[in-house]
Amino acid sequence: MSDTDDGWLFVGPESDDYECSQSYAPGGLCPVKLGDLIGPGTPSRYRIIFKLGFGSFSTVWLAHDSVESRNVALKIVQAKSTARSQELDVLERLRALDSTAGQEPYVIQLLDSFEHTSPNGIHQVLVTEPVVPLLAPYSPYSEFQPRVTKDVLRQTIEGLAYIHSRGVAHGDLYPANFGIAVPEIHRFEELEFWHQATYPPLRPVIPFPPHCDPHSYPPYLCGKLDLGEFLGLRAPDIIGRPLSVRIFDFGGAYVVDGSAPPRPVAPPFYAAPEVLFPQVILNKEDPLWDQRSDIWSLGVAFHDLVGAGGHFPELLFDDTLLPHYMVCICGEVPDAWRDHIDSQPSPLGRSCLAPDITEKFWDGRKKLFAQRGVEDASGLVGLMRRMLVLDPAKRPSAQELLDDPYFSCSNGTRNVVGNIHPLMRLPTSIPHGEEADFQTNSANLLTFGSTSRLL
Ligand SMILES: Nc1ncnc2c1ncn2[C@@H]1O[C@H](COP(=O)(O)OP(=O)(O)OP(=O)(O)O)[C@@H](O)[C@H]1O
Repeated sequence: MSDTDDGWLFVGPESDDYECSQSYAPGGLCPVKLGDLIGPGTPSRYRIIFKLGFGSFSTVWLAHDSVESRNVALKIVQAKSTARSQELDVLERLRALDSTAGQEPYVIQLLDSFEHTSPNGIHQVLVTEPVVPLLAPYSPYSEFQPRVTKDVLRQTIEGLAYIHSRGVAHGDLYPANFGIAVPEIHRFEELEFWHQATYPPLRPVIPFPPHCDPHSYPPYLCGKLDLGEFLGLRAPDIIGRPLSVRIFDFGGAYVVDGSAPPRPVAPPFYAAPEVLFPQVILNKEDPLWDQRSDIWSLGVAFHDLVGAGGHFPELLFDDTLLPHYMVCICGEVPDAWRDHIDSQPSPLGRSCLAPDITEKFWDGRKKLFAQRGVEDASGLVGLMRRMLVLDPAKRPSAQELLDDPYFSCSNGTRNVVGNIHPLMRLPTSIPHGEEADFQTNSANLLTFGSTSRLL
């Protein structure tokens, strides 16, 4: 199957695995081929093995570090974002130089950084440990399904407390930016990753416009390596071992030092009210935000992390309705919001300020968490209610949250890799294609497919 898009030819099926080929232009992404050597030294220190992912500003590659004989992740930032990116400064601040007295920081660690010049410009390259996303799309072929327990939630708060203690606000805390440390990755050699690929992941790029500089784009786009699937199959001893969280993607983070914060990048569902309302309702692009905004985002992300789907209804396509939901779950309305709330029809079917609406909402959540097998559902609701407060000044700090009663007792459930939550368990026959996608995601879809399940 082939398709054209503004004069570019793509060969292969539609897929989210590939970055947009038009991002390969002056100022844009760095053209990379498998086997390329980049970085300092002669020969260059890092050899590209496979693509791990891509974001709005970068591509991320698994590479072999020939100096330390280990496998690393290289985040190669697009040229036009390199000059203004604060990510390197932030990651340097978050380096745990003294290993914080033997404790893990639960934050991705910077191993190296350098600049790389391509025909598209100068690219910042950040070298970190490779991680597997905590909520990786679960592969039906792999046993690598991390069990998210109270302990994992605690690690995320400890990580956030560490970030905040270094004067940094993350600004993009949503489920995709939580990962798991996988030191097992160092055992494998380049060819073993290649042998794992069950389909040809390379897609030729053929530009039609005659003005395209052939050096600006790679000869092909590379599909993503599913590290969770790879490790589940190739390192079965990983299953059942303790799990250690890594917060990553500091591309939207900044050092809170009194200067204006960068433009917030958190997806609207996870954005704190002080970000969402000015951005979505007042059309102000640069609202003020800081560490307290992270507390809100993490509270929302907990909902996904415990396997209960999104906190707000998935089918809510209109972000301007989010303030009504925020008022409903918090049981209060800020003065500055009142005109908006009063003038818009409530998406909840009744006033978002109805007297019993907040308690009913949280009772529903308690039942939902209990159904999903979440440990101490009432305790988790209590913790989330402390985090989801409209006024940022009234939110507890991450450090204070560590003393929450939710963390004082545990039923002993261990946070391990590969202990599949019963509701996440996939059918024994292996589904393919669209069927596989539907079944993989069905837990979330069924839970939050309609507004009526919210209350
Ligand atoms: N250390 C890592 N190990 C494994 N995969 C990674 C790592 N860092 C990033 N990735 C993958 O690459 C993707 C893009 O990375 P990241 O989110 O940091 O980029 P970004 O350009 O800042 O994107 P955005 O802000 O749009 O999310 C991630 O979603 C993840 O799948």
